Amino acid sequence: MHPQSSQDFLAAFNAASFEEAQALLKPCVDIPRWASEISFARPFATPAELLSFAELAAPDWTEAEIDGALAHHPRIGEKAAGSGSEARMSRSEQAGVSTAADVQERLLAGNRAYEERFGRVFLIRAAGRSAEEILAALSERLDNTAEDELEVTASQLREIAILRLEGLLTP
Ligand SMILES: NC(=O)NC1=NC(=O)NC1=O
Repeated sequence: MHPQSSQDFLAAFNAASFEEAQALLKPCVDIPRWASEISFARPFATPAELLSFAELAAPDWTEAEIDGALAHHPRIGEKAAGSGSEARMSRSEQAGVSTAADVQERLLAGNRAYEERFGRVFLIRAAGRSAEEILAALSERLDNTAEDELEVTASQLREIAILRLEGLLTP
């Protein structure tokens, strides 16, 4: 099923079985509670209605949900391999990140420092951001407490999920 327009995606999403609807949402973020709440709330009359519901669905993602979803997010600077929609989305989101050797080295060091401190992948909404902006955010966030940083990570994960859902609705 490859809908060609936002109405197509919306129509297909509304008409899908519960399981299919959840599967359609999975590339946005792999948090079943989020996908279930949205799938239960169908039908949506407009793309905007679906997006605003999705922004608020399944509030307060747990650390376990976040870490489960992060398994699907390549590090910043790593080009996602594979042909799936998640890998394709990740590659386009990271398209603005320079692949220059010096930038890649700084990203590698930053990701490593972040992972040593917080025990999970550094996650940021990469779309529209340059490597310099991402590196600046990374170093700032290294000073966060673990608790604050989990909140920041959750908000970035949700932002990416909504951007991906928008992308599905407006291919
Ligand atoms: N580690 C990451 O932040 N990964 C990503 N950020 C995005 O916006 N897309 C990704 O794959």
